[in-house]
Amino acid sequence: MLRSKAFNLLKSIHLMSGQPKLAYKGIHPVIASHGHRSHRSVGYRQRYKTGAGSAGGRTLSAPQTKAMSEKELPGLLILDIGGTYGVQENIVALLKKHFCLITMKEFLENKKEMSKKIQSVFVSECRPTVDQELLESLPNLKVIGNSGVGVDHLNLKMISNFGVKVTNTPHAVADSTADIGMALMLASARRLVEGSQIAISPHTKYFAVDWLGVEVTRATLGIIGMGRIGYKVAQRARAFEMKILYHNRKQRRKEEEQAVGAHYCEKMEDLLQQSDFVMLVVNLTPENHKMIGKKELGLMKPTATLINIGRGALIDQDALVEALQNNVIRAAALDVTYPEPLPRDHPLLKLNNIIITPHIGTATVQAIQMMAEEAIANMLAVLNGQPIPSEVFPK
Ligand SMILES: O=CC(=O)O
Repeated sequence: MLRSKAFNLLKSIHLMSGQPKLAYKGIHPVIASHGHRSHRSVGYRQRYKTGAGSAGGRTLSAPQTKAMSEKELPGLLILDIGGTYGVQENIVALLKKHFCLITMKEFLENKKEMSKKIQSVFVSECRPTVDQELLESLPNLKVIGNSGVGVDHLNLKMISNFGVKVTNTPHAVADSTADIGMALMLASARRLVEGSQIAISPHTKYFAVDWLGVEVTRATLGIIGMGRIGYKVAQRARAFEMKILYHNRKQRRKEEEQAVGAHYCEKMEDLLQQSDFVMLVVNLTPENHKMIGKKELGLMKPTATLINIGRGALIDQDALVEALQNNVIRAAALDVTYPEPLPRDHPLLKLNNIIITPHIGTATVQAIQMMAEEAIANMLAVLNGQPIPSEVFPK
């Protein structure tokens, strides 16, 4: 999934004078003037490397945006603005520079007219999805721009049967998601949430804990999924002098291995048996659904911690409840569950050897901005008939 030098492709994105500026390393923004106003398009010249080394680069040429008034801009359907599933205001402003935005409410109120205009749909990760009914009512739809890397909420085969492309944002999410993996590992190891509760409790008279944490430094980290995010985790883990093991189901990553001093475990079982921390960093597919179940948990050390920053359904949650209740493993730290949120009476919520965060891997000011930029670049590339930076294909 992840390649090393290409990891550095997307470096930073800034808004200058209210105009988006792509400032990724290796992606040069193309500024298109649009009559009375200067409009910065998400055109770019991007050099892709196919591996951690320098070999295999290819150059993609920039999609150009023609001068257009707001109404002439391609129609983009967004689910909503603000609220739980909505797009944030600053991202709305960014999208508006390139698209004529149509909210779901506007679409439903005036389906006949709006359906002809809509050429793209902007989808936030794991939010209510694009179904057959919607696809049938959008005859001019060309692309679904997913803001996020995981596309398990989209039926890729069905979408492709409508001749619609799907894109995602693997570069933009990598740092923030790797950070949340490290944050969960450290928080669980040092029992930060419990510690915080003691520190802020009105009943606390003096500071003393009757438990101890474990150290991350020099421990063994097993990364399941050495892709773009997994590699970023490994880079961070190096700074903690961790021994890094990894398992990829399909492909060994020799260059990344060497770059971070990681050891490849051909069998996931070996990684599970040896690791102090096991981190799941894979996309959800039909093949890896519940890949960590009773048997796998049983292989882990009783002192080990399971961290999940992929998708909730990678873990058999009933088996995890049992393992945590019976101290088969030390603890779990999950940024993702199935479903999200868990029902309030779910047994996982009653345990004290678990940390659960509400799927906040990419919930940073920077990541949200970069994801929107990457999604815009993808969608414009499709609409302009240019090479698409990050297209996702049905298996
Ligand atoms: O969950 C986050 C993503 O899919 O990018």
